[in-house]
Amino acid sequence: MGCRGTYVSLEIGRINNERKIMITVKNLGKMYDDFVAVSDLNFTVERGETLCFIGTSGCGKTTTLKMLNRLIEPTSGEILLSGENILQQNVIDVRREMGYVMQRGGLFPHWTVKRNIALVPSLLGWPNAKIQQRVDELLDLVNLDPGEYRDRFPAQLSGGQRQRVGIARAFAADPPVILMDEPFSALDPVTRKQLQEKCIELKEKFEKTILFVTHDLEEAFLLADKIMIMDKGKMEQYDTPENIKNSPATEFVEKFLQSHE
Ligand SMILES: Nc1ncnc2c1ncn2[C@@H]1O[C@H](COP(=O)(O)OP(=O)(O)OP(=O)(O)O)[C@@H](O)[C@H]1O
Repeated sequence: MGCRGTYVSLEIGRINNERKIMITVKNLGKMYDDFVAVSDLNFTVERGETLCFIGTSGCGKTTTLKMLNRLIEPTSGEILLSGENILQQNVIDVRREMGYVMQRGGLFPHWTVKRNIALVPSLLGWPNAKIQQRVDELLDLVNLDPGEYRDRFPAQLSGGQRQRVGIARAFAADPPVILMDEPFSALDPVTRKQLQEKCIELKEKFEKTILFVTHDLEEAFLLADKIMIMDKGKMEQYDTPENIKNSPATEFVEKFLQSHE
């Protein structure tokens, strides 16, 4: 292959690679007055990957997740979603691209299941019939019988059912990215396992890019394609579960793994 052929194939490789990258974070930081909550994060996430953030309490996991959909505004750095800088976009447009699952579901208590799930489609002005159809489809997807559950209020659901509704709500308008902040932490081990499996099933079926905060290393190893281990607002290691297990990058990571054995 001549020089030009090599150049063209390298260029095609670069473009294909860029297409695969869903999120690029550059020098991201958050300060509260003098306190550094998150400092100088740099990473990329490919389309369809699951990234788990894990680390000591207060290390900046939730702050990082919330900066990604601008629930918290960064003090420095850039966040690119499919190559576009989200800090220069309308916040509503950014949130439309990223479903968000909170701890304990985060459902509006005075809204029915149906209205909770329909939140984003309603904001987007979908016709009523399409919303009703989507709500039922999503309830089916998370294994809740629509006839039985769509008109209930969150207080009439178990913790696991509330989380299922929270997941359905995040998927409602079919966003490419789903952010999850310790979504299963308050659940019993059996329900937790069921929802972890559901999460894997949905991710594979719909090719979602998922960013996930957890305290549970076992959960991170189960769900993640990449794990970011953080301490005091900084990234200690960002790698595949395999590489983290076999080659801890820092003394902190080594101790962190040992403390979870
Ligand atoms: N509004 C705020 N003002 C000042 N400091 C804050 C604020 N929000 C968070 N912090 C601090 O920033 C740091 C990171 O918080 P963050 O919630 O991101 O931690 P985390 O890793 O998610 O912790 P946990 O695992 O305990 O939930 C903490 O030390 C926290 O006290």
